[in-house]
Amino acid sequence: MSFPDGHPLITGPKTGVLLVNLGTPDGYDVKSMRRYLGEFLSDPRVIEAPAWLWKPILHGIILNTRPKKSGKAYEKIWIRETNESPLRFYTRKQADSVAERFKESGVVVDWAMRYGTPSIADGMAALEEAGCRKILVLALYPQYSAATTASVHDKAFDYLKSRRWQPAVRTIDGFHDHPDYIAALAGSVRAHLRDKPEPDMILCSFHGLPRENLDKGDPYHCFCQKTGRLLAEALDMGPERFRVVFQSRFGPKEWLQPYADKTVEELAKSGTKSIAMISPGFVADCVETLEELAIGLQETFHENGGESFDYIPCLNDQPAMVDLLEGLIRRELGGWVS
Ligand SMILES: C=CC1=C(C)c2cc3[nH]c(cc4nc(cc5[nH]c(cc1n2)c(C)c5CCC(=O)O)C(CCC(=O)O)=C4C)c(C)c3C=C
Ligand SMILES: [Fe+2]
Ligand SMILES: [Fe+2]
Repeated sequence: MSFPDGHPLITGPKTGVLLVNLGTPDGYDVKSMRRYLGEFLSDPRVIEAPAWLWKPILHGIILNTRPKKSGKAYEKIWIRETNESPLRFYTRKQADSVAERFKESGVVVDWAMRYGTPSIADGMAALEEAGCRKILVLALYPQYSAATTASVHDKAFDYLKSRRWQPAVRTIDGFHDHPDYIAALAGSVRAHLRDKPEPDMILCSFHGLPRENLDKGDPYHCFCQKTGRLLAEALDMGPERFRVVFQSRFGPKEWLQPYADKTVEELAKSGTKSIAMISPGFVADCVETLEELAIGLQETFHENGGESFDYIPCLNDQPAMVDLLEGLIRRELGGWVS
């Protein structure tokens, strides 16, 4: 087909999928950490305080102290071979595996990060350049929250604001109770604990959120509880052996309770000898799971008298995770792709 000179490019009507996770620094040096944390913590979906109050705290205190401290945490879990964080490593692997499943149907699959690189705008632009006129944005958070899922969607729609000829866009608001997700988690727990003595307690740890977000109507807390309940049922475990906790508190305010660190300490002090920890809110291992749980809380448990601590990895690029993503995408592309 030929167009008159200067005519905008008219591309083929393909369908694209953009997998998006939270984001991660490009390096664990202070400069990269500051850039990443600066972008992350300037998002009003993450910090809901008024800008006049928050900006001086962020630029005057947090960005002068946290980059160094958090950089040390990232350094412990950095993947040297590919020089990237685990979150980026596993997100790319997930996208590659999902792309393989859609090769036949011509669906283009790419990935992006809400903060840092590759950006959502670059990911959307790449899909458009590949000829996609229909795009599914899949935020990789099983439990919807405004701080995560809505923020991804905001950013995708910000990109659309810059487009004269916008593609059609769909989003997906979570999958906290999807049967394949629960089955994948249960399978992962069973596989990890096979051939090991049964732990006294399984702690199911979700990233926290300020308590006031729940009071304002954010459903995240309820979705975490539901995932926890369904997983406990799938494992046939009662509350005496399975508990939901919340990790990664940030700032001085109250966050969702019970806190993971306090619970681990109390369990160890009151005689629990073995625990296994799973973190179903993260579909890919990251600093919050590998450093905070697998290293930090393991130390807390042992320091307080616990004996055996087992960290169960995230679903990452396990086949069950790829199956789950493929199924979600096929469902959400209904009417777009046969
Ligand atoms: C899975 C859901 C997540 C929710 C909900 C969430 C809320 C939330 N997070 C912060 C502050 C920080 N989070 C940080 C890291 C981080 N957070 C998530 C996911 C959720 N956050 C992930 C997957 C990661 C890891 C990224 C990686 O590169 O591995 C960090 C950075 C690390 C650190 O400095 O501790 C901060 C800061 C807030 C304030 C918040 C809710 C309002
Ligand atoms: Fe976070
Ligand atoms: Fe953390």
